[in-house]
Amino acid sequence: MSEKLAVAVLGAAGRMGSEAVAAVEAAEDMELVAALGRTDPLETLVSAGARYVVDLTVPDSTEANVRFAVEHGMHAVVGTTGWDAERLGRLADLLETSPGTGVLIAPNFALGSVLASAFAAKAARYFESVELIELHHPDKVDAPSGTAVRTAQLIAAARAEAGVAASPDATATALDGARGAEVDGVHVHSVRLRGLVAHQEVLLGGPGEQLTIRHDSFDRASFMPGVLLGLRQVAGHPGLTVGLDGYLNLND
Ligand SMILES: NC(=O)C1=CN([C@@H]2O[C@H](COP(=O)(O)OP(=O)(O)OC[C@H]3O[C@@H](n4cnc5c(N)ncnc54)[C@H](OP(=O)(O)O)[C@@H]3O)[C@@H](O)[C@H]2O)C=CC1
Ligand SMILES: O=C(O)C1=N[C@H](C(=O)O)C[C@H](O)C1
Repeated sequence: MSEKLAVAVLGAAGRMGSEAVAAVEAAEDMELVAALGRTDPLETLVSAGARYVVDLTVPDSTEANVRFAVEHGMHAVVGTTGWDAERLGRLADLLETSPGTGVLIAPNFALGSVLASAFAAKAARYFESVELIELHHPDKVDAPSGTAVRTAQLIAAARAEAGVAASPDATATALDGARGAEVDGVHVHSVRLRGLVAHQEVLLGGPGEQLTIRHDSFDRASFMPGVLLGLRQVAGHPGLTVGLDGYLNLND
């Protein structure tokens, strides 16, 4: 067997991080060399010999973590939310100074979710109206979810390319938030409810019909095949990749 991937997990005590630690430990082709929390120094990544970093922390920490990894030639697989266009731009610039290094920013690691977003983008040009509902556990700190933002962006880009008009909406008066957040012109509604994990519905409406594309993560185990896939492929994709779909041949 070839050399094992030396992997460090950041955010290791968190809901996702603890799952990732277990998944990496169980993977025969990987070795967990570090599992860090908020108070652990990033220099530990270097002394532990990490070549791959999984970031599952918080939006406030993730950019500094990933910059440190790239500056030290480590590949990074990132599930943390908060990567807006400005942050992505800075990261792309940094990666130009480290041409052999790969970073995957994956708003969602669940393969079903990635497929659902791709299907929604494909369908979006054929329907007059489209809105999103994302539903998560109430301990989530950001809204809308990173997955919803990404899905809305993909939908908006597909509709723009096809020349589809904005979804009709006659709302003339509304309470603040009643129509949700707008991401690239797509309305996104966020539900936070005890008992939920991570769920999303894309509602597509046309005269007399509706198509609903729904994905449910009932357990964080759903994210782990994508985390491992990302780790196995990130070195083969130098530079910045946004979305696990970048590693899947969805058009085959
Ligand atoms: N891409 C995907 O498929 C998925 C992405 N996510 C995203 O992953 C992120 C984590 O989610 P979740 O696990 O639920 O959140 P948690 O709050 O459970 O975990 C985050 C962990 O990161 C730790 N942390 C904070 N800052 C640092 C730091 N600088 N270095 C190391 N560890 C740090 C926190 O420690 P402390 O508690 O001490 O602050 C906490 O243990 C979120 O952005 C979430 O949206 C979640 C699920 C799936
Ligand atoms: O915080 C979560 O739980 C999740 N975060 C990611 C997001 O914001 O899209 C992925 C998944 O939805 C779970």
